[in-house]
Amino acid sequence: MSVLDEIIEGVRADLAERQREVPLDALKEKAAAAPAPLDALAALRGQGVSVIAEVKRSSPSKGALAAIADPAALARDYEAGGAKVISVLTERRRFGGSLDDLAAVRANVGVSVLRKDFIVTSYQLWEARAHGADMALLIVAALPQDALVSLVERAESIGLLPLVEVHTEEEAERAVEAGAKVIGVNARDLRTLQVDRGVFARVAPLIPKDVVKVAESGVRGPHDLLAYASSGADAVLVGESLVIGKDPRSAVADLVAAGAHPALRQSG
Ligand SMILES: O=P(O)(O)OC[C@@H](O)[C@@H](O)c1c[nH]c2ccccc12
Repeated sequence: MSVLDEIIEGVRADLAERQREVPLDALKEKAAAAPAPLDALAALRGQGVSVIAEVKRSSPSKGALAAIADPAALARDYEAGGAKVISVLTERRRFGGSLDDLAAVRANVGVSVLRKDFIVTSYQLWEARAHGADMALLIVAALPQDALVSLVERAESIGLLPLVEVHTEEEAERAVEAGAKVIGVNARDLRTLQVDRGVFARVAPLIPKDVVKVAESGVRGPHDLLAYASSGADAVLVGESLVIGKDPRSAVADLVAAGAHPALRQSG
């Protein structure tokens, strides 16, 4: 069994428990009362390379990364540094996240918020919206094509912008086929946890020009952002290097500054 399969098994068990506690109708009512979704697509399409900064306590590859006692305070630092979207890991078993983290971040920032989890049913999309998310991650490797297509449609109908994650050329074709407006290319293979920063440059050419391209994982600093930018990234998604650093606000600000004029910086 791959790491991805193992994670999804745990996600399904936790999900079954939540579904017993909160019926779908109650969740839909909560979603209706949530603040209206922000236009994350416009934010990501803004000038330069956008930074998506992630609230991430642990990872299956590294274990504990940072305690993060106050995820809302970290998210405020990210926003102050210029992040366009805050990603909040809500998976509990391997990443140490929760829907409470998502709600706390939503209540404390004015930028778009992404629910980062292993979404396999529309119930999780309603949960995302009910806790104030504007975006939700859909991982192609975790979903058969018919499920991917229906979750993309359902997310949009709920007011969530899906970030559709791929790791291979074939998955990129499936994401495009499913109508994704934002596609993330994860440098990390979720089946082996290996990071290969070269994946973005290989996969990005298969993604149409009008689709927002996000380079995910492995960004250690401005140098990696610029490398991704030169391969066509419109945004980068950064977790580990921000949560382990001393000053997340200035780390984000450094990335944002590097992404502000990528063309200039590449030639200079
Ligand atoms: O911590 P990093 O290497 O900066 O990576 C962030 C993000 O890309 C990573 O957390 C991630 C990308 N896709 C995922 C899917 C599920 C869980 C986590 C992820």
